[in-house]
Amino acid sequence: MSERYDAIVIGTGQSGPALAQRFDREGLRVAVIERKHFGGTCVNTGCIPTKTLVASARVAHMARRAAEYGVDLGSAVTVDMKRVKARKDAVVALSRVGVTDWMEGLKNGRVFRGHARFTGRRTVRVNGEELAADRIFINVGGRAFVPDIRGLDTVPYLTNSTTMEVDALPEHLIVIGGSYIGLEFAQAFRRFGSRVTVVEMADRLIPREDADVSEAVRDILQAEGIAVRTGTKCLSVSERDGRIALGGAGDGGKPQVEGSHLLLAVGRRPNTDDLGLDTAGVEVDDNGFVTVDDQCRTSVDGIWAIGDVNGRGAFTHTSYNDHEIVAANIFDDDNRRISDRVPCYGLFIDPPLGRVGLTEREVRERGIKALAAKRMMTTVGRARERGETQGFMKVVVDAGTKEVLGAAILGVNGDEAVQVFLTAMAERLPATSIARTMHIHPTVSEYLPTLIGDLKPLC
Ligand SMILES: Cc1cc2nc3c(=O)[nH]c(=O)nc-3n(C[C@H](O)[C@H](O)[C@H](O)COP(=O)(O)OP(=O)(O)OC[C@H]3O[C@@H](n4cnc5c(N)ncnc54)[C@H](O)[C@@H]3O)c2cc1C
Ligand SMILES: NC(=O)c1ccc[n+]([C@@H]2O[C@H](COP(=O)([O-])OP(=O)(O)OC[C@H]3O[C@@H](n4cnc5c(N)ncnc54)[C@H](O)[C@@H]3O)[C@@H](O)[C@H]2O)c1
Repeated sequence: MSERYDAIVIGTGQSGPALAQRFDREGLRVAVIERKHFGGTCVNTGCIPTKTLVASARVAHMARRAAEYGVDLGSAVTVDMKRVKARKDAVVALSRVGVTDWMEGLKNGRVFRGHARFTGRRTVRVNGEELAADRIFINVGGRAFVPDIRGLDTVPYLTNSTTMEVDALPEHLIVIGGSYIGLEFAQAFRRFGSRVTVVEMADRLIPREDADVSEAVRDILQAEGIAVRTGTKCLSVSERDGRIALGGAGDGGKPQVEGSHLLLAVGRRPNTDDLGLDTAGVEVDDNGFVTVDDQCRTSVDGIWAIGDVNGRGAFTHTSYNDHEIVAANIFDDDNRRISDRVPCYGLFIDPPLGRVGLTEREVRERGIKALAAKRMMTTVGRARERGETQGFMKVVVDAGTKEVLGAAILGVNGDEAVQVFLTAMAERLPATSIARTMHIHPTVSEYLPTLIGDLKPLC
């Protein structure tokens, strides 16, 4: 006999808990199932711990630069990785306990700690118990992708999850993958004191971005002593005298890289292979992501997929937004959709990259008649005061409607300042609405009206 609920939430990532709370507030019975740590990737092995490490790394970096600001520290800067990890663990614990208490405190909820698996279209088994509900939400997220590289089973390697357990400084960290995960870790470990080499198979770092963004990011990282090998696909790894050696193709046949530690940062895979989705009849795509419509509904009526698992976003904010879309449609008679959202994200190297909307390349590829402007951070007062003038800001605007199509700010506070564009984009306001708005001095955002004033046809 199965136990009946109004809703079952599988996984406590960045959308499941908020949706469970909404059911609870509506006075409906909800079962919440989590097989590992409450809060999922973001809280335990993703955003929060990486940004905590990035914060420690920034302190080390700025301490080394202290004399430039007229501050004497008296001795060489050293980093105690055990204390760095302890600080990270404490910050993670706050959030993990917060989510756990939140779910356990639901008035109409029951928490199950175990692996959930579908046994039918309306039923799920966990710890030998069968639960039934007419509404089931899949928020199972993903895990690090481990590629089929020759010899990988013969050497130790790190992923974003196991890197969280590192409490001693790697002598030489090799990072495979020069995108979000790879670059955030690469810079943090370099600042902690490791030698770092990034190996990226594309011809430039963060290949989704515009070439000028990739180039500037490479300059920032190389200036800190990070070795960058682009156009180099890692094809094999092997152990050589207790060290890890990479065999690659590309980069003009340069010698192989050899290091003490290896970090895989080559993308993520959805946690759908052990969920019994075929039993329920839920369709997945070729990469295992659950296929959903514009409102997160799967191919089976009464089953939704929210967060990274639906392949429609890979960020904490896209996962949270999925919950808002689903809740609005179920409870509020509000027809919210995935396609309503303006794409946005940050790359949290230091200085960070903030990105909204289309890249310049995408605008060109779509043949949109556009205006563009670019301003170097060396001209921004806030950046000069802080002695952090790397990077630039740029914006692309539709030549006809003057709506903002996309923007990038690589530079100090770029992750915050770029969000000035978001509301204008969501509300389809012309860029002149930003240009005519008074901004606070001295900030990075106050330069956005000047940037917009510089718009010229995109050739
Ligand atoms: C290193 C790293 C850094 C990141 N930094 C950022 C960042 O700065 N900003 C940003 O926006 N995004 C970042 N992300 C991405 C972000 O972490 C994810 O997009 C976000 O966590 C959304 O995940 P989710 O809601 O889909 O599920 P997840 O957070 O992945 O949670 C899924 C949960 O489901 C559980 N689960 C899985 N299968 C089952 C099952 N069968 N039964 C029961 N429970 C199950 C898992 O244990 C897990 O707790 C980062 C990711 C990584 C890896
Ligand atoms: N700041 C953030 O918001 C943030 C931070 C970290 C992670 N994330 C999320 O995590 C997801 C995964 O990030 P990621 O950086 O692991 O994946 P990714 O897909 O963004 O990048 C993987 C990189 O590895 C390269 N690569 C793949 N195989 C290779 C090989 N054999 N040799 C050399 N290079 C190889 C690819 O060309 C690519 O540039 C992202 O999609 C993102 O949504 C977000």
